[in-house]
Amino acid sequence: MFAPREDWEEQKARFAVDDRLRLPGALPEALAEDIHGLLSHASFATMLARNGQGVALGEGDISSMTPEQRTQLIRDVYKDAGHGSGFLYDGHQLAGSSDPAMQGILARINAPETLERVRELTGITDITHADGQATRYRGGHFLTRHKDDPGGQQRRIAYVLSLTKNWHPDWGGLLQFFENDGRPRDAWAPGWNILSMFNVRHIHSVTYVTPFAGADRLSVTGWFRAGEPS
Ligand SMILES: O=C(O)CCC(=O)C(=O)O
Ligand SMILES: [Fe+2]
Repeated sequence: MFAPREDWEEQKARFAVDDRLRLPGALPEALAEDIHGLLSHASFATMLARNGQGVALGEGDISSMTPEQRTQLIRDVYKDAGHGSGFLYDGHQLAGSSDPAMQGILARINAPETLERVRELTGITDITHADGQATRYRGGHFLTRHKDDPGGQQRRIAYVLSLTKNWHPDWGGLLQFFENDGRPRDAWAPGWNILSMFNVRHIHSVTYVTPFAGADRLSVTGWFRAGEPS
């Protein structure tokens, strides 16, 4: 999956500093364009947290709601988010997608040479596979501060393949990192063909995408994991 490059040793050293790496020019340009094309035309469900529960709502689910139900839904999402736990974005799970081309993206990420490169880069030798979903953040979308290490899933490295052209940082949607005590650290803006990878111990969020965002924030995101695919 990766574009050929000469600087893998340097990237490995950069990852080792803080178990994080932002890799520009990650994919061959034509592949990045292909995946971008798929994401631009894909169908998405609305992923949200309501009363502490993750929910995926299809287009039909939302259009069959009354305006009052929709208002209540957003109120519920904001209630959780206001307490520091919530999300709202468009997602499309790649595994089991009804679109074989979307499944094909996951197959590329799971190509043996890609996984070998990630093991080499991160020094995490027990990575066996990756899961993945396409995500689209539009105005009003967000993902509050969290860590990606629920028990039992053997997640090792979180990845975000950012496929967003001409993003203005004022539009939000920043991948924001935090100290363990909640103080904000640095933030990585969406960009074109950039693969962000970080150890799941890092606390992070996706900041609120402003109503005046002039583009969709498109990514393929998931985790490199150990163990058997589930
Ligand atoms: O889209 C991103 O930048 C990060 C997504 C994320 O943190 C997650 O899905 O857990
Ligand atoms: Fe995350």
